[in-house]
Amino acid sequence: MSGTPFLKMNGLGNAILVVDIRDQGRISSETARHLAAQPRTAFDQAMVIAAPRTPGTDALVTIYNADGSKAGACGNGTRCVAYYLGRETGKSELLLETVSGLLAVTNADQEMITVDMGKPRFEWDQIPLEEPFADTTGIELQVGPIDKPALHTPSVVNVGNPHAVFWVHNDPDEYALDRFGPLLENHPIFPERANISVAQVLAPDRIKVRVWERGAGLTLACGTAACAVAVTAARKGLAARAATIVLPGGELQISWRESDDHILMTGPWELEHEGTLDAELTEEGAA
Ligand SMILES: N[C@H](CCC[C@H](N)C(=O)O)C(=O)O
Repeated sequence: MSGTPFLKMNGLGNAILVVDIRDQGRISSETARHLAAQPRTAFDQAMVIAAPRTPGTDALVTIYNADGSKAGACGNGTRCVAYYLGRETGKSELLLETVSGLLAVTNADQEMITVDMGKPRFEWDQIPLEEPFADTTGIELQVGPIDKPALHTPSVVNVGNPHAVFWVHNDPDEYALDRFGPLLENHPIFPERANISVAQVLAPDRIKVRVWERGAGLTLACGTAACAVAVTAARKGLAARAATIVLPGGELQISWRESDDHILMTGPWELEHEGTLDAELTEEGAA
């Protein structure tokens, strides 16, 4: 087969393009932006699979947002990569490497895949924030009128990428995230920008979330945001360490393991179509 293999997939409606460049091909930020704009390959995130760099790992994965920027982690995309490599190798356990570290996958051959997303980081300079905050369970930040802020005092965390979680009592659907999202994503307090969530605790083990993603905008689901919401809720005492996160595209199970502080994310994947990138990767295509 010639050309660079790709799979158009989604995780709970979060549009994922898996691209396999182990044999040939190369994806730059410009190419990623170009692919995101083509109907056949449109994505929120592209997961680019290269040959393993570290012994014992199965692949090196580079993650692009639709705007061509790189991301350190993508939960929904990781399950899609796991499906593809599990299908190829028949292995149910995989170890994937990203710029943010190693991700252990279990049940790669199943309909529900579990990814060990590693440990959350809560220090202000790990998020990162522009200035020191001792307490990152709620930082000084708000949008809306000063006397009645619509969204304020978010919890912040890095789960391989930066997240801010705004807690609300009303339905997250009532908030104009399309308007506030871009302002908050690009707020100077976040030198590397941030993914922005609005979260409503429905029960101690169930939280409803909408997400404005850094570099991609409103998406139907975001796996790392689900992790960010679950751990910050547990840290604030709003929820248990295991919770169902309800996103517009469906549900993810998140469990923050006590023994080693790791976050486990379990959810589905869906394959839409697959093929090879030919025209898309020619110089004209990528221009
Ligand atoms: N959709 C993703 C997150 C993509 C990362 C991203 N938007 C960023 O950190 O720049 C997920 O399922 O976790």
